[in-house]
Amino acid sequence: MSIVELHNVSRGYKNGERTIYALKDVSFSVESGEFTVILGPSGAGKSTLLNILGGIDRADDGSVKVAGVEVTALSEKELSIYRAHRVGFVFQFYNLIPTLTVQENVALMKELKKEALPAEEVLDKLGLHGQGRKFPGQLSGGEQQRVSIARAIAKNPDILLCDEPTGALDSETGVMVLEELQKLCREEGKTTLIVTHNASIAKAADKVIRIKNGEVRAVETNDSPLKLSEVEW
Ligand SMILES: Nc1ncnc2c1ncn2[C@@H]1O[C@H](COP(=O)(O)OP(=O)(O)OP(=O)(O)O)[C@@H](O)[C@H]1O
Repeated sequence: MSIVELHNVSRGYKNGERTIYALKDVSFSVESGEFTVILGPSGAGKSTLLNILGGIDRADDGSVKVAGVEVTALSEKELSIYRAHRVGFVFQFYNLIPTLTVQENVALMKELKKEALPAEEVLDKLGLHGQGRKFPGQLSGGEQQRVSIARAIAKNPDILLCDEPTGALDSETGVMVLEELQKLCREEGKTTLIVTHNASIAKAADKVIRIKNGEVRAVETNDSPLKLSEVEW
């Protein structure tokens, strides 16, 4: 079953008289539980695409369906609930609140969605047992990114959207974070979309969406994806 369906999605930005299209007629679908990688050079439109899927930005044209919800038809208030309840976000620079402990950062999700999972439970799942009382600044980059993944999955979202999740990490730590994401996807069937520059990860993905200049150039499905530990980096 497709959990994500995009049809002819466009998003342009006005630059004087001209409109620059970050996305042009983008169409693809993602099946439930797929580990999907969105690859493309800088400026290709990857972040714009993820932001539209996550309800942070709006498409000008086209249809965006996530878990049965037509996102383009939502009011501002509905979009806010959509972001809070259905989407887990992981960003390049973690975006943790530095004055809250690790546990408090994750527990904050209860304010957005009352059914959010207990912070300790998701922190344990991400291998962060016993780290809850620390502040983000007392953790390594890789650990902070695992906290941000714990925060994202605490909401038990329909989709997990990760924008360059390894961009601020050294390659070894980056691979460990990706392994964590792949494990969650495999073990919990969590549909995961990862934006990256790193083409090596393609071999570990169920689906690879290649975009350039705002257009989908290829959608590849991989029948026998490798484990991330088997990928040569
Ligand atoms: N708010 C905005 N206003 C004007 N132009 C924008 C805006 N956001 C994005 N763009 C333009 O849209 C295009 C796609 O940007 P986007 O950030 O989606 O690319 P990207 O593939 O994520 O790039 P990177 O890998 O460098 O982050 C770029 O040309 C960018 O300058």
